[in-house]
Amino acid sequence: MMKRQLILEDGTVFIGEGFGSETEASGEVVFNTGMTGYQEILSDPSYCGQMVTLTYPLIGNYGINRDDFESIQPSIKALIVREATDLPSNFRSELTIDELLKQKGIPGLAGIDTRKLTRLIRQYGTLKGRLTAIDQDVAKTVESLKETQFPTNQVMQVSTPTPYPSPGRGKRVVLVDFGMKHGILRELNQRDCDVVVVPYNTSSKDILSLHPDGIMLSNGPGNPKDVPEAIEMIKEILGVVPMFGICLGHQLFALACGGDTFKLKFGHRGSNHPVKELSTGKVAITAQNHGYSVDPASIENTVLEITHIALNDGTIEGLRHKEVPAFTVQYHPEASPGPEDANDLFDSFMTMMEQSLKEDKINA
Ligand SMILES: NC(=O)CC[C@H](N)C(=O)O
Repeated sequence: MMKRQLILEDGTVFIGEGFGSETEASGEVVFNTGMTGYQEILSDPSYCGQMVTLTYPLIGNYGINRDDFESIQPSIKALIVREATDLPSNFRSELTIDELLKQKGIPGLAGIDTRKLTRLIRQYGTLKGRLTAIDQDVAKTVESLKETQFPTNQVMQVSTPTPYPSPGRGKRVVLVDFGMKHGILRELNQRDCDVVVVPYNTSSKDILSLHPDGIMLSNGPGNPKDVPEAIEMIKEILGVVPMFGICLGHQLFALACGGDTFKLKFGHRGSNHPVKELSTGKVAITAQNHGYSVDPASIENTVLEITHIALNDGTIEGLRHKEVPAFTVQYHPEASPGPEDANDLFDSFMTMMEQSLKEDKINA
């Protein structure tokens, strides 16, 4: 294996062994604390532009299989691990993690102290980094990293360029793809929804011309403020058709309703984040992956109500519109990877569509 280095903008250098592709990569370095689920994590489009380090020390144990991808083309910039195994053991395994990353052109770094890296990110906040050859000059790289402005068009990079159907016989749902995890589509299809997946910048007029029973706003990468066209679309659709949003979809919904978002110091990324539902006091263990959050002060004078909070840091995890059928969550009810405690939110969305159809009939 070839020695490679991870250089951070604060000048810290981690030297380890390269695996996967030998390309150079720069991005925001973030950590995920899940003990399993590396295949879903590396293929979650919300990580577009980011270099992900996993705190669980042994990665690749159960290999890579056909079924657990959350997108066709993974968009993480790099994967940073303590140890990447060459000897996976699982009946579903088809590839090693090294083979997958080589196939997809994604570089990996193994053999570094991922605990030290994670503690650094927790202390300083998310850092810019570059994974590069061992002979690259550190001082020059740090200087260039400090000046680097990463692109702000991640959603455009991962959203579908054209609409496509995922047919069913039930409710018609327009799923706006900001970098959708396959898990969301899987949940809707399981409920027999007749789904049309549309690009992130589809207008409200084009969405409504599909005669949807409900609109689903997907997860996605980057800052929600980088997608102003979606915020406008949401404003125009609110109250016309029931709406359910996840993660980036939740943040865009908050912005459309007059709220504000801010960047968290190091984000929430893992598979065991406790979330409390305020109306019942019930706690769900949830999968999370986000770097931004909705500012509680900003929603005080809006039509929104906080429905869920994170028990680790008290940040907002769920919102509901007080006047029209629309609710959103910051976490991932589709799991993939992680617990399915919050899976029933998809059933709540189904019920909301059902009720709205009944009311339409009564008012007709
Ligand atoms: N998973 C997501 O949709 C993430 C939303 C947003 N990109 C964030 O980091 O907060």
